[in-house]
Amino acid sequence: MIIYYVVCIEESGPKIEGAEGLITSTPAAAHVFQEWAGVKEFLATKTRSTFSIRPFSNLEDAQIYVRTLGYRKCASTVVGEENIATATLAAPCEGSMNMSAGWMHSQLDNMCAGINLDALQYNALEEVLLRRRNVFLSGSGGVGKSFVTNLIINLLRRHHGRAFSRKVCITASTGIASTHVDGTTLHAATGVGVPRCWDHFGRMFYQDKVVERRWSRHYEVLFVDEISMLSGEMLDALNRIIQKLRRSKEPFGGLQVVFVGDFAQLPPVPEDPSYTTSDFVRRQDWAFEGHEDFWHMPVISRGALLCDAETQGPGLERGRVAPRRGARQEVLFSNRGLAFQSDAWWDLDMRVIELKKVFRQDDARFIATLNRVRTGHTTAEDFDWLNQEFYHAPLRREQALQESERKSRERPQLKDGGGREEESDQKKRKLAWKTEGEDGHGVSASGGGPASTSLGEAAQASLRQLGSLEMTRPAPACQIAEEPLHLYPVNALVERRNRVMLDRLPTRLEEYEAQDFVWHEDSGVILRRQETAQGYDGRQRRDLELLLGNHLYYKTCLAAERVKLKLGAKILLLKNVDLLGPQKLVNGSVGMVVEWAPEGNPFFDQDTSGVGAGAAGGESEENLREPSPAPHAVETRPPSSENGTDNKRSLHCYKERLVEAWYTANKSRIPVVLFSNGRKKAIFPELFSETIVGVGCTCRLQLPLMIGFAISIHKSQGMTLQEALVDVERCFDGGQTYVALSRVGPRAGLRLAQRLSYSNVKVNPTFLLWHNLHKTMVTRRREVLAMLEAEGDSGAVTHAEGLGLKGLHQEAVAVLMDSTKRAETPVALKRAWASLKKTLDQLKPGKNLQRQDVDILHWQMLDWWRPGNARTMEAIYNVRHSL
Ligand SMILES: Nc1ncnc2c1ncn2[C@@H]1O[C@H](COP(=O)(O)OP(=O)(O)OP(=O)(O)O)[C@@H](O)[C@H]1O
Repeated sequence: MIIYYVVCIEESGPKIEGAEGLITSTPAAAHVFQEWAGVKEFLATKTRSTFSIRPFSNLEDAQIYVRTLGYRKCASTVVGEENIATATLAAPCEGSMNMSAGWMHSQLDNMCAGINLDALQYNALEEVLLRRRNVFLSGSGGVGKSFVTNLIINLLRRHHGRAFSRKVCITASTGIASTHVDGTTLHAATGVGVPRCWDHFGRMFYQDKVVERRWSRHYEVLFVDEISMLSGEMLDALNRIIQKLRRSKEPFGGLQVVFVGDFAQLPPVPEDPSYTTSDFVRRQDWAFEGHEDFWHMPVISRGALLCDAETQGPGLERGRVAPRRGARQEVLFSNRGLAFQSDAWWDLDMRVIELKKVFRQDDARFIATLNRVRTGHTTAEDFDWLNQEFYHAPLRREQALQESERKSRERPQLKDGGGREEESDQKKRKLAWKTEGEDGHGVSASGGGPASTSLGEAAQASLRQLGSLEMTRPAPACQIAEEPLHLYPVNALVERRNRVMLDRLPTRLEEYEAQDFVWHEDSGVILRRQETAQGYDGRQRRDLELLLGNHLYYKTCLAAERVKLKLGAKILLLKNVDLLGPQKLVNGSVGMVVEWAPEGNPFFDQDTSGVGAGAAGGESEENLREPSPAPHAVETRPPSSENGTDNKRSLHCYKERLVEAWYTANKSRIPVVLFSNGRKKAIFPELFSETIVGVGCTCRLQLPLMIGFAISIHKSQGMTLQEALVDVERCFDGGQTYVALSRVGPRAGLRLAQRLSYSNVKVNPTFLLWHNLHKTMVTRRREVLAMLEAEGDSGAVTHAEGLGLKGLHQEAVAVLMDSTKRAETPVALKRAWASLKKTLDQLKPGKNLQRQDVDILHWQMLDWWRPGNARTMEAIYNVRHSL
């Protein structure tokens, strides 16, 4: 019997089973290895390599194994025993970050025992980790995009160990999205911040050498989550600057790029040039020649003046502002377009993996309807079904009042710090759904303000006021608060509802003040936000000033500067507090403040899950920690340099001192929250920070809680909710309604605040272009593969499987053109060109045709291609090559 060996060589590959150098599964294989001249030769040139040899009893198994290895940058081959002496390796060994399939599988088994990955999810892991491809991971809401991304990131974390943060850059388009993948915003990671003009991207160069070094040398993979909210213009600008930094013409300087998101969801927030540039322009003391009344013009005219080529005046160009005299012109940055409209997107030649299986919802009809809302194909029956299922008109007011009175007698009791308790057990009861009054913002059933005499009554009264009108539908068993979370399209509505609801609670208000700091990475210096960088010199001072000046972070930080809480307040958790336990507490978990931890012991039992009120009251000794030492002021100067490693300590080493400072500033009691999964937990302050790469962090220590009677639909993107009441009346963006409706997992958890109609569902038209384009590309891919397979060319099929869509189609065009005689068809060519130009104009408004546009055209052209219609195909081909 012939034995076949799969020999694989990696440079600096993973340390499989702790071995370096030769790894063999049997002594016989070791012998073979030593005999093999090809490997010996290789050994002589490559010293930092890892080898593995695996024997197989038949060729097919060996070949399958090589395919699953999927290495891009290593050499692997199958050799029969008798050919060992003469065999050579198939590919040169290069590259530095390969992960073996075996290692990945064993880690996966450890990490997600009991979880079955969908085939496409698994494919995404392979493409990113084993084949090291650029990938766009897409799919509708709830298909597990973030879930898979987190898996990939965790595998990379294990693979790289301590080098992880140097090699892998994890980012998202927005702050809240970045918390879902434990990363930072792309703006922060690049050090670009919020750019106002194209020149600001140069910050990546001149800001700091460390940033420059990371981007130019260290990073190997870039993740960007919620790519739909990152503009094409941003992507183009970043691509260009990263290419410069890495001195490479490859897209993103050769970084492996993984984009994650769904273009049907929320698009980037466009910069209104009249607003966003006004500060910048004013700061620069610029004026518009011939338009001295610029600042007195109506907003709309100002916008037009900046954007519209038609109305440009002297000294003004489209998208440019002209300085008063002599100075340079700046190209304004307006955050335009979706990511796939950029040149960079098409250059990346990504593998598009569209996950299909929805995990968030399990109701087939609900999923199908949501899919139609996503693509704008909602039918009249869909609206009927949605309204019938999820919208329930409020009962008449009197009826509601009576019902509310009755319920209030049975409601769960809140335990105040004073220790008064009422008898009912919240978990055992089903509470009824509530909805808002006709004004849409809550009506008090009891009508009046709080007049309670005891806190127990106050709590009851407050709960009575949380909602007013009963819904006709029973609530899910786990529901703990009277009303579900409200999702609103605009912040003003969110704030109003949260304020009103909090004010209505008659319980005592507790306020928590955030502790804001900056931390300098190199020296370990921590400064309070109010301090200055006086006393520091040189670069340290410059860095500290940069960090202290990052006011934007403190304005946009998820955790408020002052958190206000009351007993009975619904809250939203803003951090992942426990990802491991059976009842996870994650960013987005909803709950209600039900009591305060006992005074004088800030380290009151942190986790009271599954324990009764007694334990929650802190009586169980094992639940108590040692009281902390007396809080003292935070050290604001560099730690003593006696120990040289002190400065290298991470920010988290200082957290304890910051926490003490927080307790000094806040005498309020620690809230205990009952979460919707039945878990009760005291919530302590957490560190919120934003990294300025290579410089340090701007940090805020604050309770990771926000009042959660309502949140904006934008904030809810990426969340999985158990229940929500959705108000889409004032939806203004494409995809907003879809995002809102698709947040809720259980069908019984979704409620509509008003009847839905066509006018409520907006779909971004550019997304539809993408959707159709992608569908066509997938079909073509299938057709080309089938065609190659029919021809019996297995080599071509394997080659085609390895290509991205762009590569595949280019190959297909080449193959077809070789086999078809060209015939010039001017009419068809003209017609094709006109249609393509129209589509292109929609995709890239106002842009002159560039090299990359030709590639987009290519896809558009293929849209018209049908196998068998070689003439059209030729016309398209000729258009492409005449450009
Ligand atoms: N293979 C799987 N097995 C079990 N649960 C899964 C699996 N994949 C995803 N999930 C669960 O499905 C839910 C939705 O996943 P996730 O939030 O990652 O979806 P998403 O595609 O990122 O959604 P969105 O686009 O709305 O942000 C989560 O609760 C997640 O834990």
